[in-house]
Amino acid sequence: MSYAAMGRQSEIGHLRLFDFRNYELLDLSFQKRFVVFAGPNGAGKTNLLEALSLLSPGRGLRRAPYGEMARQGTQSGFSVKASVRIASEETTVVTSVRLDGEGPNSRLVRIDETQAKSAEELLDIARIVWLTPAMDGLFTGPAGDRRRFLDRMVLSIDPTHGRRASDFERAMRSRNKLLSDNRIDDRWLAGIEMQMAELGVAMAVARNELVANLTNAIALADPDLPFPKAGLVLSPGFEEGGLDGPAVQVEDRYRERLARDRYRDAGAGRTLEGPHRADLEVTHLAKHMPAGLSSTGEQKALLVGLIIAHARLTSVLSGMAPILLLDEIAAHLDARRRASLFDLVGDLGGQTFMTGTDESLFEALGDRAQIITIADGAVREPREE
Ligand SMILES: Nc1ncnc2c1ncn2[C@@H]1O[C@H](COP(=O)(O)OP(=O)(O)OP(=O)(O)O)[C@@H](O)[C@H]1O
Repeated sequence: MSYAAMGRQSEIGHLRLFDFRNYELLDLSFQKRFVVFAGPNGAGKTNLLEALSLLSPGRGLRRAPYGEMARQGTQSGFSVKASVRIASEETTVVTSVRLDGEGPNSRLVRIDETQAKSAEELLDIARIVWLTPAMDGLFTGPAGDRRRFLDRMVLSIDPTHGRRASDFERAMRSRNKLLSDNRIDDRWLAGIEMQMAELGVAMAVARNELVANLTNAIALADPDLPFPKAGLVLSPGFEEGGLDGPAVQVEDRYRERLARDRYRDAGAGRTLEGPHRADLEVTHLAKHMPAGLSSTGEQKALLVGLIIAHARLTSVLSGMAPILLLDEIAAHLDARRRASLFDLVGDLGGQTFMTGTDESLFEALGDRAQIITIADGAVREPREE
């Protein structure tokens, strides 16, 4: 079944980079739903995916500072411009960063001729999901990486999640600062803690909902697929009662504990309870084993299964088939898994960009793919297979 029919589908038709990473000026046109960037190590393949990832909120798939993304030696910053077709209408998105004497500042996002009020507006244009080799250690690495992974998954379904999370962070930083300055001002702190409780519980509820929906999506997936099913358990980061009960009660309990624990938190130098302490526990369902104990290949396959389930969920819930950016995906999968991945992704109905050093790994795509060959930061004419 194709999910494309369920809603709006965005496709990037054209990409123009200016002073971005190792590209001084680059123009690319995409004609097919599968696009493969092929070329040797260091050619600039991941840089292209990173540029595409900037068409979504946040700092892109490397989470790099903007100053690092501007081509070395340039003084003026960079720009990434894309033409996106949405339901047969053409929209132009420009995301740019100007570097000046003050250092790299925030980026400007323009959609058609209008400057976006916030980067979240990009979610009206496209939902972009990525999988990179840097995520290989997700199950064994720090909880913060899993929280970010979870939050990106929530964001691609619920565009308000990013604002909620950054407002919570800001409120928590103000509380930590007041406590570390020993300014136990009851009224001031109570206001901040009320805000933290509202935002923090809303964040936790949104994460919880995502995990529940994703669990259902995984349960519905074909058991014969070569990607093992993942079990997901969210520890929301709240003590005493967790997320039990109606949201207002959870908020009240959390707010009361924040007030009670001011001296403890002042001593620790940080807030010890809240959604910033959440973690996502992932298990290999068939093996009844924590994902972190699976082999490297199994972990990759679990991650692919999760991304596909999430992409499908995004299609169904947001009505937009996500654009997938899969960095060096083919090298880690055997031929059967590769062919299955291509079919699954094709079935999602969105556009998919992949990278690889070896073109032959994408043979199973046949004429479904546009292969673009890159060497030393230059791109050969895109050729159609
Ligand atoms: N700001 C920058 N200015 C100029 N060049 C840069 C900048 N940042 C990174 N590079 C260079 O871009 C080149 C391409 O990097 P990229 O990660 O895209 O390679 P890749 O083709 O994905 O390689 P691999 O197959 O090894 O992953 C690297 O040689 C890197 O040093």
